[in-house]
Amino acid sequence: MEKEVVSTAAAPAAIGPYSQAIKLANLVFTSGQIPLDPATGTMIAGGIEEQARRVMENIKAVLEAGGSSFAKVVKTTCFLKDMNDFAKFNTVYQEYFGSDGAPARSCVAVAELPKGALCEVEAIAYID
Ligand SMILES: C=C(N)C(=O)O
Repeated sequence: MEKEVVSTAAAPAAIGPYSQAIKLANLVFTSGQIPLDPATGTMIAGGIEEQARRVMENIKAVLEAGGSSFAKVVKTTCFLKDMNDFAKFNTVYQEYFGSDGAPARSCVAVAELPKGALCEVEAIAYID
């Protein structure tokens, strides 16, 4: 079995030694996305809602580059800088996944995220 690197200009370039995603068989494993503008590689302006939306758009672009989509996500991991942002983050997250049949998820607060981000999301999805 061969792994395949996923790379797209529609999502931010990696800021460290990782790939945007890796495909293995019919699965896509995305790296964590932070709210970087894909065009500039810089952090977007705004609070948790704007950042969450940018993160989800970045994840969408990586999934699509890997031949998958939000509809095929089975698991996400969400990292928040501040658990007080949980409700606002969930509101944006739900716009993308809905609540019926939403993927399995873990959501944790962490001490710090790269580039001072307020949130980061990674996903595992299938391809059919
Ligand atoms: C942004 C990342 N996914 C990282 O630094 O690993």
